[in-house]
Amino acid sequence: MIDRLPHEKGFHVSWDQIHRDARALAWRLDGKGPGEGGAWKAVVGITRGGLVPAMIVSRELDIRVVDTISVKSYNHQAQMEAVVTKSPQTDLMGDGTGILIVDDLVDSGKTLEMVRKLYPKAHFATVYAKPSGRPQVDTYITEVSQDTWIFFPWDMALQYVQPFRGTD
Ligand SMILES: O=P(O)(O)OC[C@H]1O[C@H](OP(=O)(O)OP(=O)(O)O)[C@H](O)[C@@H]1O
Ligand code: HPA
Ligand SMILES: [Mg+2]
Repeated sequence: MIDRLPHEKGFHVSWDQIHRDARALAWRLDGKGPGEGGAWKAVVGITRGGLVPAMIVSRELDIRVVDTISVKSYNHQAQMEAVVTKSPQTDLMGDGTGILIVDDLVDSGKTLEMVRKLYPKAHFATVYAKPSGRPQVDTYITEVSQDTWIFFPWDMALQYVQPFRGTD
């Protein structure tokens, strides 16, 4: 995982916003598949962050075949290496033709790069994208700068904040 500490900026995403942005992603992908009438064969979510947008996209596009791929990033002597720890169904995937592979975001692009090697004909879609990862993604909704850390609602909690004008 990339360290969030050196990032200059934070982009805080609420449940409402990820829902809206994932819907926008679905609408952009609607009818763009290689099947009859632009149909997609299946949605594959990259665990874990990709499962939320994968669910929303499959719901919007009425795609009932949904699978998952798990990718773990290991840091060996500062060289990031991504390894698949759970594969989607082999007979479903083939070379990826007609498969919509969904993740919450692309950052360095390492995760998508390794999945793309396995399924070169798949379509890769993320809700958010940073510049370094953009070449790896076919469709995305919102771009943020490389020095921005995206905070997702499943990693956050509501908490008290001091008023702007403090009282003592
Ligand atoms: O483009 P990259 O630099 O590879 O980074 C993007 C990936 O990193 C995050 O997942 P993470 O590996 O932290 O796991 P998680 O989804 O289980 O939280 C995010 O959900 C993407 O999958
Ligand atoms: O900006 C980010 N936010 C959350 N998880 C991430 N994993 C890589 N980059 C990010
Ligand atoms: Mg992830």
